[in-house]
Amino acid sequence: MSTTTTTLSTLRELASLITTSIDTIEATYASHDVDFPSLAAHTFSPTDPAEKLRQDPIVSGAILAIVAATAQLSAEVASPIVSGMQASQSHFISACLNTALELNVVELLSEAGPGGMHVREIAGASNTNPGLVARVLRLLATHHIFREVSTDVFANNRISAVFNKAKSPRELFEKPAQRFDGSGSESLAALAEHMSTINFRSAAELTNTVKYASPMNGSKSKQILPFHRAFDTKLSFYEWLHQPENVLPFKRFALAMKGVSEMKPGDGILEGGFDWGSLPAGSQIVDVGSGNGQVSLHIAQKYPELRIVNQDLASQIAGAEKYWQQNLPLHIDQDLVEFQAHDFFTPQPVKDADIFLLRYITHNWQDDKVVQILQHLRNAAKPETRLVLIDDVVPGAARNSGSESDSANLHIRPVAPAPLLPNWGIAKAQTYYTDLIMYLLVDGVERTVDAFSRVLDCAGWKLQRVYYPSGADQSHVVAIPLVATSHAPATRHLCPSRPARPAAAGSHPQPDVQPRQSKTFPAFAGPQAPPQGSIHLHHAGVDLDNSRGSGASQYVPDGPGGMLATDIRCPCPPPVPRRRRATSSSLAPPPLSKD
Ligand SMILES: C[S@@+](CC[C@H](N)C(=O)[O-])C[C@H]1O[C@@H](n2cnc3c(N)ncnc32)[C@H](O)[C@@H]1O
Repeated sequence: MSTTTTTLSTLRELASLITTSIDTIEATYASHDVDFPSLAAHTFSPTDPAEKLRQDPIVSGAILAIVAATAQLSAEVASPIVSGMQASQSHFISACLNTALELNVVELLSEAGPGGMHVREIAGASNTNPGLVARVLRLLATHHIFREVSTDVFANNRISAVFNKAKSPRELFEKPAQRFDGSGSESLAALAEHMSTINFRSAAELTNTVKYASPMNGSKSKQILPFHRAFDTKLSFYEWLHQPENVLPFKRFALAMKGVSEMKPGDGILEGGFDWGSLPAGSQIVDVGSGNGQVSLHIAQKYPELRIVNQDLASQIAGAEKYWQQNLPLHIDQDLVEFQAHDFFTPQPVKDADIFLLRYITHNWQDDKVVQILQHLRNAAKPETRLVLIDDVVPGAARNSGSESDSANLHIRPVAPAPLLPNWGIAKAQTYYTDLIMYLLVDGVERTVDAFSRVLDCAGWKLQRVYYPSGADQSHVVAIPLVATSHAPATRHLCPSRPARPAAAGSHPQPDVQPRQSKTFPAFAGPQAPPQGSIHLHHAGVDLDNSRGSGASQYVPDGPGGMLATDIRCPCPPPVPRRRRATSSSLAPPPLSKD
């Protein structure tokens, strides 16, 4: 078959997937006697029945297929030059969106209604330049955010309306610093502003930071993050947020996090994942780093016979108690829930837990810190205790990504049908955005199954199963205590940033944690890269052979077969020894102050 025939058959398969998915949506909406929401609608409400029906598993599956297939179809048919150039300019969407949000365009257009408003009036409200505002809004309208009703007249559409701060334009212009004080209905606007300011500026520093990152995960020399460079600070992101001059970003971030939990509500953990209903009555769940305890509250609402301990820092835990008082006071009255101030980097006080539950904790920390947290839990665990980590689990973009997809049937991730990318392409790209956001701001990481397996193993836990609840991007990674034997200690101390202990006779071999000296540029070590050195583990059916250390890294000509991330040679010149400034500015890591 010629290449043309193959490509055309791929196009037809994608088109057919789109058509059948539209049929599915049409049938479901017809059976509910509801019209599919129109993009042209100038309002958005998540409680609108037409919007709610999007969450129906059949509809959401069809939507996923359409979004993935249309993006892939475009990539297949468009000129690669056009596609590449558009990708290189996508920062303008973020920049224009932030401009529109800070000029309160959504709220102005909300008052104007479906007929829209001329840019003279839009710009007049903030005393800005109408021509510039028109150019910004036109780029957004071209990407289906806002609608140009007639020349220079713009109206909200269903996408722009998502960002309505639910305040009058007058109030917003009079008290701009207070635009994120309020009911919380402005949380998606806060999230978008946070993304298109703090994350946007930090992302611009990604290249500088990646190019000069240490090849060792967890190495101290890589603590200068894109955020530090972008904001010219040595403070951690959270310390920076707490500075008096950053009150607005702080309030905005707090609301933005509320927006995130709205996108991923706590009750999403009840279906299709770890079976909370299988726990006997009276079982104790310790929600470690509980925040306000939203997740355990959903579990307790459905399974009121379970006992809950919420643990968080002293500054946070009172908020959790208040939240439970408001939402499930009965559990408090019946003495079925406790609130403990606890730092998870210190020994775990609850020794008889049935479940240690951690949602959105591990992605905040590099491997060495996660191992510390999990070791404290392991030390407090009974043989029957299970650890449930709820976080995104990052899939590869390749079909048959080896151990990721099939190790002993422990974690069968639903994959998209061919010819779609198995990870659903941009329809599920949020996991990869979040992964990089975690890096930009706090040196965190969303892990692959193998990366989870590795930190669990280091901390004395054994990966038992990974659940991928349908419709939720919150995977459940379940582990049981590794049992120490005379041949292998339960905790193996394999982490790259931990000092290697000399191997005792008969003990598990200890890794050489230092990278070997190499004349080639050290292997790329992204957040998912395995520890350097020569480690061979076979665990849970996953071959974690890491003997391809930097010393073994070979040049692999790129081509259809591709290169392994761990074998990619950095195109930069060979590195100068770390911690010594090179004289040539092109070789030196950029200083923290702007370069
Ligand atoms: C992203 S939030 C997740 C909250 C909650 N698990 C959820 O899913 O809604 C991270 C939580 O970890 C808590 N945290 C951070 N450092 C901690 C520490 N050293 N000990 C205990 N909790 C900590 C924070 O206060 C915050 O509530």
